[in-house]
Amino acid sequence: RQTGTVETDAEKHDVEYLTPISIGTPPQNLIVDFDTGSSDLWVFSTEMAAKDIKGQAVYDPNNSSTSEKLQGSTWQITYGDGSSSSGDVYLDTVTIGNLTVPNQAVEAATKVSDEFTDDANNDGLLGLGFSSINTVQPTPQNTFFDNIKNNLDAPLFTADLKHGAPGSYNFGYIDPAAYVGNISWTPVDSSQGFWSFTSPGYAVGTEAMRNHSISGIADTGTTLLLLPKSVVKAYYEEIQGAQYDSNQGGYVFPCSPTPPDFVFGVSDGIVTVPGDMVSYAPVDSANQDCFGGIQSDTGIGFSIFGDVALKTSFVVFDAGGLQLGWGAKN
Ligand SMILES: O=C(NNC1=NCCC1)c1ccc(Br)cc1
Repeated sequence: RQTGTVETDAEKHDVEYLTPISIGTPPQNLIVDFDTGSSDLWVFSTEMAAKDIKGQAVYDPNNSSTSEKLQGSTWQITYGDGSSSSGDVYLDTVTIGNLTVPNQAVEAATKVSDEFTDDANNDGLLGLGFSSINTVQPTPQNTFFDNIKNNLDAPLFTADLKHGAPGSYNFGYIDPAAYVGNISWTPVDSSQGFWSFTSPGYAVGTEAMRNHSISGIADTGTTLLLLPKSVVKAYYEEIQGAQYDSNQGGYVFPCSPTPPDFVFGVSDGIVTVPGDMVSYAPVDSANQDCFGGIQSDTGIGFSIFGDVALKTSFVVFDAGGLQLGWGAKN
């Protein structure tokens, strides 16, 4: 971000994290949401109806000398928040930083739901989940990471998301300058296509850790930290005036004083979500109530360690060791 530009409300509350990529020849530059909770690389495209495009950059396969249509292939995806998109598929060159995959499946959207049309800043998604849940039919395609991981020094990537500031994704190496102390490692179960792990327990504020396993996924594409109802209830019981607000669809509480920290275990270590990151966003300019960054995972089947949890740490997604590493940020 250049100095002097105004921070948008979305940026103020870390709603999503967007990263530049290049597609095709000559390179077409788009800015997309890197999403460890899904495994499709799809982009706004010239194949969409004009009414569904509101400010986004689009991929034009006809303007790329290296694009090749994957005849007969289609895709359709629906995300956990109900948003969705669909389209057809091209193979083309994709570059992220100094890394290039020559024949990456680029899923060109023909249709997107309103959530995507109304998000002018986001030109698509780049899935960093496991390729087993890629939605391309009849033949599922590999993610960018799967296509490049054997050419990296190590088959891993790291996410260093920040609060109200640009973060970084690195591929193939762990930057020792990005974290302090030891990284806590925990095994990943990739059988559902996600970066799933089980936290052994949690604590509210300075209380003792409670032995309560929490199984969930590390999902950069989900904004909040979605946990079991019992855990969420125990957390908000510690905040004066906190209550479930059906209008807002979640727990709301007075923005001040700062709520207690939320701590969860990762193997032998702990991750602390500072209280000031839990008061996610004011519900309206009038009263001083805040929508909580910790909400219930009811109906999903497991918990989601979204950006509210991930931005506290330097996180290593290690496909070689099938493990997640959580380090304290430098
Ligand atoms: O959709 C998911 N993650 N990514 C994104 N959300 C919104 C746009 C991108 C998601 C993944 C797994 C589970 Br379980 C719940 C939600």
